[in-house]
Amino acid sequence: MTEPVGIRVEGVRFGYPGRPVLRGVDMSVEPGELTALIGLNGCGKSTLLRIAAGLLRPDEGRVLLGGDDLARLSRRATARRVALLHQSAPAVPGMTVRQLVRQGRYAARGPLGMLREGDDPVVRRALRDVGVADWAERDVDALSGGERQRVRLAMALAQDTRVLLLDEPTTYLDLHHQLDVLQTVVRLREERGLTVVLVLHDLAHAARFAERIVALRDGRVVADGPPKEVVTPGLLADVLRVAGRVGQDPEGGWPVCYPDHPLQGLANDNRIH
Ligand SMILES: Nc1ncnc2c1ncn2[C@@H]1O[C@H](COP(=O)(O)OP(=O)(O)OP(=O)(O)O)[C@@H](O)[C@H]1O
Repeated sequence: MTEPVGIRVEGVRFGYPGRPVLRGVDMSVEPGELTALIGLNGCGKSTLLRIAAGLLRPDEGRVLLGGDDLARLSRRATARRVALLHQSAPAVPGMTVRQLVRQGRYAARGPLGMLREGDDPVVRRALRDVGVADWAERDVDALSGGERQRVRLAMALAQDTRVLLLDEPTTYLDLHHQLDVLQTVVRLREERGLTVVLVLHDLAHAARFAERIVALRDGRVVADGPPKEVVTPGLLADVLRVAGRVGQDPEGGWPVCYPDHPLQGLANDNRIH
């Protein structure tokens, strides 16, 4: 197993035209840590992951992967270090699951765009990791939303990077497969020394599976720490705009939330400019 790699986000500011999103984000993820990123819709979680994956350049600040400044790395060098599962992975009509997952190997391609020897085992392993090997020859178009989501995860794993950024990896999944995917991520993190950041809307999952929770609001990090310290009624109110109680799982010890009702005033509070 290779040494895990840490991520440092330093003073990152970013906006889309007319829409400031990140207003000075500092976040440090230790090598091998599993961090959950939480916050309201539109607060900038996906944008932050895209910046950490090198797909967007920050207007200010920088991202370091294992000490390397992303701004100094080529597209291919970045793709060898960090993989992003995002919500809109491309699928060409008629593409099979195996073909889509092979797209995750693009960072390893040689100068002529050919897959190098040894790539297929990585693709096969990625298909197995998320339990989709039996569908390898199926058309991606013919998969359900949840099935496609697992294939997207396999595609990210096929990139075979030490840093994995997962944007809502449990979207579309039934409860069985949500837990299955999260446990798979935990297992792979341990087995392969991965550093993982995942965006989760389900605070129960974040509290149970993550070692660390980072909460975004108004374009800044407003809470950062282990679930037991961070998950409080104040976090529910201030970050997720719900009133609720927080207890503790009697067996696992992790925080358990009992959300009650949405708090008013979201439209104003979520407006950051
Ligand atoms: N390509 C884009 N062009 C312009 N604005 C964008 C673009 N992508 C996102 N935005 C805006 O930037 C803000 C942050 O979006 P982002 O997708 O990062 O939020 P998020 O926290 O991931 O939201 P969600 O929980 O809904 O997925 C939103 O207001 C969104 O409308």
